[in-house]
Amino acid sequence: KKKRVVRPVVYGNTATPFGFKRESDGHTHNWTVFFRPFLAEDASRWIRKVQFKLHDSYQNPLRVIEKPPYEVSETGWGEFEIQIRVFFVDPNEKPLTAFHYLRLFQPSFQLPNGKTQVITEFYDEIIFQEPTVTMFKTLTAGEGKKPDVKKFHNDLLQVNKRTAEIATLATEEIKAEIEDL
Ligand SMILES: Cn1nnc2cc(CO)ccc21
Repeated sequence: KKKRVVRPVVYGNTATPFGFKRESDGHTHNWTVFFRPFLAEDASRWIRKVQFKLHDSYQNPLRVIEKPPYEVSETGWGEFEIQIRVFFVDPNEKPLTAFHYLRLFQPSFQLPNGKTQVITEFYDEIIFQEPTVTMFKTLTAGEGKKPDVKKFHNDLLQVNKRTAEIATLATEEIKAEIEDL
C-alpha cells in the first residue's frame, strides 16, 4: 500500500521601499525571499538545505541556507525570477525546484505600524511517495500543529480550508497504515 505523506509549505517574498533611490547603487528596496513549512514545525528534520538562485549580477548569486529560517534578505531595484531548490534529509527524495518571481511593488499592504510592505506568498504541498519509515515518522511528527498564523497575510481562509483537507487526508492515510501494519 502506498505510504504517501503530504507536507504543506509556503514560499514568497516581502519587500519594503527605502522611500528613495540610493545614490551609491541605485537600490530602492529591502526584500526577503523565503521558503517555509506551513505548519509550525522544525523543518530541518526533513529539509537538509534550501538554495536561492538570485539574478546573476548579485554577488555570489547562489545562496545556500542550511538551517531555518530558509530565507535570503537583500537590497535591490528590480524584480526577477528566483529559483528555489529544496534538498531533503532523505537521500532517496530528489530535490524540489520552485520558481518565485520577486515582487517589489505589489501587492502592497499597510502594516499596523503604518508602514507599507509588499507581501506575496504561495502555498504548495510537497508529496513524499513511499518515504522511508524514519522519514515517515519525521514527516508525520509535524502533523496537526497549528500554522504560525502571525506570518500569514493573504488567502488565509483558502489556505486553512486546504490545510484541513490535507490533515483529514493524512489522518485517513495514517489510520489505513496502522490497519496494514
Ligand atoms: C535585477 N536587480 N535588481 N536589483 C539588483 C541589485 C543587484 C546588486 O547590485 C544586482 C541585480 C539587481
